[in-house]
Formats: sequence, C-alpha cells, structure tokens
Amino acid sequence: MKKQSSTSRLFSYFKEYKPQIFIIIVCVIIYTLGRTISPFMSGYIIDNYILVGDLPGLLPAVLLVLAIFLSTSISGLIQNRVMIKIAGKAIRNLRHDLFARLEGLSLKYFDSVSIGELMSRFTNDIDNISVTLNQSLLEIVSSVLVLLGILVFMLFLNIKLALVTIISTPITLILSNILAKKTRASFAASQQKLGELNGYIEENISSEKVIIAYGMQEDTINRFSKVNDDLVKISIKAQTTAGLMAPFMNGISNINLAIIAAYGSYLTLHNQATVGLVVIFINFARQFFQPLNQLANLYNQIQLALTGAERVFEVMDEVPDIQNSPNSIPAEDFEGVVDISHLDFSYVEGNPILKDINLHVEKGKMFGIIGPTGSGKSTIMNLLPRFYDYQGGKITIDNTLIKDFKIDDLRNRIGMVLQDTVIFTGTIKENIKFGNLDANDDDVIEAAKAANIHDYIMTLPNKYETMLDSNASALSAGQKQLLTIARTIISKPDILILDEATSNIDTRTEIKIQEAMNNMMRGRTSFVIAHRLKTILHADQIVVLKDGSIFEQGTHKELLEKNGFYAELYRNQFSI
Ligand SMILES: Nc1ncnc2c1ncn2[C@@H]1O[C@H](COP(=O)(O)OP(=O)(O)OP(=O)(O)O)[C@@H](O)[C@H]1O
Repeated sequence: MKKQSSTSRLFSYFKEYKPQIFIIIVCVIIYTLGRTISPFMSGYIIDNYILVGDLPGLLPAVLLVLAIFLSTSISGLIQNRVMIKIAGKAIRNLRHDLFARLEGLSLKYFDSVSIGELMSRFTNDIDNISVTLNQSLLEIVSSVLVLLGILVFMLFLNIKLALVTIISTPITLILSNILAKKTRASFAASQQKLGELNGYIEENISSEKVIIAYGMQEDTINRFSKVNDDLVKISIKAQTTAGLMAPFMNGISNINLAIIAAYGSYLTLHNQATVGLVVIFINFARQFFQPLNQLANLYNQIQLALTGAERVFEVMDEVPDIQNSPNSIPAEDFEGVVDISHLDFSYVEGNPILKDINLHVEKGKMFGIIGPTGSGKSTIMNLLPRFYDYQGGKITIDNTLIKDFKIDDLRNRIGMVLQDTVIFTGTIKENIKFGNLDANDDDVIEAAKAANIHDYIMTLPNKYETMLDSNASALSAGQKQLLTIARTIISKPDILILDEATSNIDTRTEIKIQEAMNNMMRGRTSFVIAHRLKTILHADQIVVLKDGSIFEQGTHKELLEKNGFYAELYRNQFSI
C-alpha cells in the first residue's frame, strides 16, 4: 500500500510534461506494434511466399519487414531521448523538494538522524530512482504492452498453440511474486545499512583531526570494517535472492519453447497447423518470454528504486514540529523587552533540562548568563528563536508570546554569534552578506569595520573577494569569529545572543572580539553566555544557572556581596 503510494507520488513528478509524455506514448505504441508484428512476419513470409514459390511477391514483403524494423528502432530511439530529458527534470525537482523539505525541518529532526544517513537519500536513493526512470521505465511499459499485444495475436491465430504458450505464465507470476516479496525486505535492509555506513564515514571524516590526535585510526578502521561487513552480508542476501529471478525465468522460457516445438510438430504432422504457423508461435513464445525476462532482469533495479522512493518520501513526509500558526503576526522590529516566566523544557520527554526559569530583560540591556557546563545556558537561548519549543511556562518579546510571531520574522530580529563559527564556501563578502542578502558593498565594509576585521581583509590579495571554503583555512579561529560578528551586525538584529567562544584565542584577537561585540551590543537587548567572567562584569544583570535552574541573579556587585557561587568563580578566575 505504502509502496504504491510512493510510486504514484513519483509519477506525479511527470505531470507537467504532458506533451513529451504524449510523444512517448505514440512512440511506445509504434515500438510495441513493431515488436508484436515482426515475429508474425517471418512465418507469414514462409507460408505465403517461400513455400508456394511466390518470389515476385517476396521483395515487397521483405521491404515491409524492413520498414517495420526501421520504424520500431526509430520510435525506440525517440522515446528514450525524450524520456531521458523529462526523467532528468523530474529527478531535479524531486531533489529540490527533498532539499527544501530538509531546510524546513526543525533542529529536533536533525538531532535524531545522522548526516550520512540523510546524504544517502540524496545520493544512493535518488540515483537508484534516476537509473530506473532513465533506463528501465520505458522497458517495463513496452514489455507489458508487447506481452498483451502478443497474447491477443496468439489467441487470434491459434487458440490451442496460444494456450500451450501461456500455460506456464501463472506459475511464473506466482513464483516471481514470492521471490519479489523476499527480495524487497532485503533491499530495504541493505539501503538502511548503506545509510548507516555513510553516517559512519561522514562522522569520521569530519572528526579526522581528533582521530589522528588520539591515534585511533586502527580502532576506527575496525569499527568501519564491522559496518562494512554487515552491509556486504545484507547486500549479498538481497542480490542473491533477486539474482534467482533471471535464471528462473530463463529456465521456464526454455522448457516452454521445447513444449511448443513438440506440440507444433505434432499439429503439423496431423495437418492441423502449417510450418509457418509453428515458426510464428516459436517466435511469439520468445517474444512473449522476452518481456517477462526483461521484467525479471529489471526487477532488482525496480526494487532499489521503489525502496529509494519510499526513503525519499519518508523524509518529505516529516512534518516540521515548529510551524507558524494561522494567526501568526509579522514582526518588523522589536523594542527588545524579553520576559521568561516559569519556563520548563526538555529535549527528551522525562528528562527536564530547564526548570521554572524566570527572567525579565529590559530594552537595550545586557544580560549575562553563566553556569557550569551542561547547566542549560545554550538551551535557554535555543528557545528564544524557537529552534525548539518549550513545554511549560512562557516567553514573550514586547509582551507578545514568541509563538505568535511569524517564525522567519522572529529569527530575523534575533542575531546570534555562536561558539561554532560557520563559514560557507564563497567569498568573504558573500559570507558577510549571508546575514542580509539586500546589503550593498558599503554595508559589508561598514559591518566588517564594526567587527574589527576590515583591516585584516584589506591585507589579503583579493580583499573582500577572497574565496573561503567551509574550513576557511585562510582564517584563524578568532578571525572566523570576527567574520561571523560582521555577518550578525549586517543583519541589524534587535536582540542579540552571543555565545562566547571557548577556544583559545590570543589576547590581541580577544580584545578585538570584545570590542566588536561591544559595538554590536550598543543599544540592543543582548544575552551573553560567558565562560570568562571578564566578558560580563558590566552586564546589567547576571544570572547563574545550575542544573537547569536559576541559582543566583543580580548585578556583578550584588552577586559579589552575596558571596555565593558567582563570588567564588570570580575569585578563582581573577586570582589566576
Ligand atoms: N539537542 C539535544 N538533545 C538532547 N539533549 C541535549 C541537546 N542539547 C543539549 N542537551 C543536553 O541539555 C543539557 C544542557 O545543555 P546546554 O548545551 O544548554 O548546556 P550549557 O550550559 O550551554 O553547556 P556548555 O557550557 O558546555 O555549552 C545538557 O545535559 C545536554 O546534554
């Protein structure tokens, strides 16, 4: 049932190519007629021209056969060319829809799948669909049509011989159906294993530095071999079961030919059939089993494509858990008053991460958040732009629930500089403009100046046009941080979330980053997650989180006077 719906969804990608499909249908009809008539022609020529010695009539008959062969080949050629074009476009649209769906999903989904597993839907699964659409689909259609055409022709010519020819078909269909069911399950399992293998490769390549540093190469290879072996076992099982299909079909087809030849000879000897008719039926039997054989040979490919389609549509059917409500209101700009009250949140049900958090942040004020690792600092900030939705309590901005704003507007008004700096493949200018695609070159320079990175960019031979890749090896960790600050500045947010980088950055760059952050925070409501207290000494309010709850709150001065966790942390950091 599910497989069928995947198939019809796949075909819906061809809806917009009606004229091309019309051309294909015409060609398929000519092609099918050609393949159905040609076996008949040789027997017809034997009985009506060769055996009766009508040589003058032979030439036009042979020319007719040639014409049939030629039009069959030409229509085959045209149908393939047109099909390749529209299949290519359909695959492009399918890939686009899959990518667009992924872009619309929330972080919760990405927490639950590996990147490699997702990548294999774009590569293996879509490739399998593509190969089937390009190479197998028309074969399947014309095979089925030829099968039906030949059946009608045979019944029309001689019912007895026709019945002998098709007698083995039901057995063939039943047995192939049993094989099909077995193979399908093995193919699905092998595709899943392949996704797992891709996930493993992706994880290891992206962590290569750590693997080398810890000398874990051998262990990594051993674990890879285990997944690789599992994949091979499952694939061999799938291919072996599927591989039974073709020899099985061939065997039945050959037995059938022998039966027709024997029965045909018997009828000829008893003057119930001509030699030509028996030749026609032997040809028909071959032609009849050829499409069945073809279907069997294409079987593996079809199974892979159907499993691929299922896996692709499975991702497309994911419903984003965070969506606009029908009454979502636009947010052009925020004043920046943020209220968090009685907030409860867990990533996984039953494992609370934030418990009864209450915060009030005034417009334009700076709010520092500190706490031990894992205390929930980043989690609070994940909730503000709705990367995840909270389960209890509420968050409002300017007295409106964040759930009531249009999600894009909400996120556009909140700027983030995260610990992990992300650089995209493109020029420095493009990387900064990622924050605001409408910005012009002057805006880019202004943002880079405010982020303290302009002077460095000007020392590069290609300046703002310098190409970066996702590793951005041309930039140091600190410079990458400055670049992402420029990207945030250019987006002109009303509320800022700054997650201080923990990586070691030299003092000069640290000062530059601090200055850039200060430039950015001026006049904006800002949340700063700090690992070094130095960053937030002047914050208007500081909150200390511990195990997902607020432990202490106040200004730097008030917290020192309390002489609690913050005061101890302060003494530790500054005595060093
Ligand atoms: N996507 C996630 N899925 C499940 N649990 C998560 C997820 N992200 C974080 N957690 C868990 O939530 C808790 C709080 O994590 P969070 O990242 O908010 O801590 P943090 O205070 O910012 O830590 P750090 O200072 O190390 O960055 C941790 O126990 C963490 O394991």
